[in-house]
Amino acid sequence: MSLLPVEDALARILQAVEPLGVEEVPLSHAAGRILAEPLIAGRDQPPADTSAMDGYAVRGADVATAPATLRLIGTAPAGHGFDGAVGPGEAVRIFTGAPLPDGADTIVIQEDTRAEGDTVTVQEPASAGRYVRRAGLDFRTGDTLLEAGMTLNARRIGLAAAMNRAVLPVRRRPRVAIMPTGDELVVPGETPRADQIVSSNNYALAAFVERFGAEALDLGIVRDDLDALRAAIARARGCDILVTLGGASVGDHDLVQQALAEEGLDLSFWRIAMRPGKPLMYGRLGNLRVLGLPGNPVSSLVCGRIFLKPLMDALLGRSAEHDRPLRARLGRDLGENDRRQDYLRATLKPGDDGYPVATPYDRQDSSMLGMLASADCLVVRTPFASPARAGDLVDIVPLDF
Ligand SMILES: Nc1nc2c(c(=O)[nH]1)N[C@H]1C(S)=C(S)[C@@H](COP(=O)(O)OP(=O)(O)OC[C@H]3O[C@@H](n4cnc5c(N)ncnc54)[C@H](O)[C@@H]3O)O[C@H]1N2
Ligand code: MOO
Ligand SMILES: [Mg+2]
Repeated sequence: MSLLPVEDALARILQAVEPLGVEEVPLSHAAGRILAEPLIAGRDQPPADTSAMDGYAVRGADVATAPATLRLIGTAPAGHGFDGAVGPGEAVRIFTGAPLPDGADTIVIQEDTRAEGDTVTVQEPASAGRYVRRAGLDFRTGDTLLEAGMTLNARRIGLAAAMNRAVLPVRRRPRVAIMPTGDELVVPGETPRADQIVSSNNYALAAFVERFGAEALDLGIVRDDLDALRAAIARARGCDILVTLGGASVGDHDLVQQALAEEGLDLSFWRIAMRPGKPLMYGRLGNLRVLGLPGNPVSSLVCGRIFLKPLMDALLGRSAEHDRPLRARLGRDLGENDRRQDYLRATLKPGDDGYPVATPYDRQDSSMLGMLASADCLVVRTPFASPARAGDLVDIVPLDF
């Protein structure tokens, strides 16, 4: 039986994916969303020359030498600019954030002065232009400050607010229906019989989907029964992606693909050269993209990371700004690999030459969620890789979810 290589599977999934539509969100709901258009400054920041300190606005020529006694002609707190102009021998009391009065070009900090009645004596010489923030220091009208495809985070939301943008254009979040399947499954909190399993995959995948900026719709446990599966598939219509969990292999009770076929699935591929994740399936039901993940909990999540995340990213128009390839040094020897690309659960420790050290666990069974939860990364082993030695450089995928 031939198995599709991982890269080919990913290419087929990502073929002709266009970003979803644009919607507007207020700043308070923008965290984690993907910017749909570049944000261009429509103003200068700061809008005028402003004082960076509490002190006195003066003419630089008057304070080149000290002491210098100047006449106080007014006050400029932040938000209240001084209307007049500072002439030779004059000073305005000023506070951090206030606009620089006309005529003044320098701020003397108050620690370097002594005020007496309507005069102030500058006790230390100051260089012209000191402690003045020039208009446009931060950004200027017409500057492109944020690019389409960027993920909005605290820093970027702050910048957008400073640009005077109350609402931001973002991509609609993909709606991802999650369909756990299996006669053996019970929801967490029940008392399972000895032949039952607590369903974990749907909760893991829902958290995963939300973590990467999409919206999860858990369809609830579906029995290994064609009618039940078809009814659940029908409930996913209107979503962007349907992720089925389990029932993907060749067993008599693995009926997911048959149910999808009866609903009209246009199958793209089934079975890939990957471990974990061999029985992965992908196809389309009209506009609904259907990703069939294997039921083993580690397989579901690892395949989610390798295939579902890039698909969600493409629908979100997310730029690859943080997706640089990561490498580490192997913490132990590995034998040669077979025809499946392997994703080994591994711990990461700091190394002594700039690369971290990734040490794969001895056991790699795709049912072992405990190990996945404590791992830091996946070590990628290409098909038919020759034996590797401790210290060799390997590609890793961070487990940041
Ligand atoms: N004869 C063959 N058997 C199997 C093959 C094969 O090539 N030939 N492939 C194996 C591989 S690899 C995988 S992976 C699994 C995939 O199985 P399915 O996708 O059909 O998944 P199930 O049979 O439904 O379940 C597998 C396993 O996972 C547990 N499971 C399922 N759903 C959940 C859930 N929501 N939460 C927690 N655990 C879940 C289930 O109880 C099973 O233990 O097939 C191999 N077999
Ligand atoms: O590919 Mo399965 O995912 O080995 O366990
Ligand atoms: Mg099965």
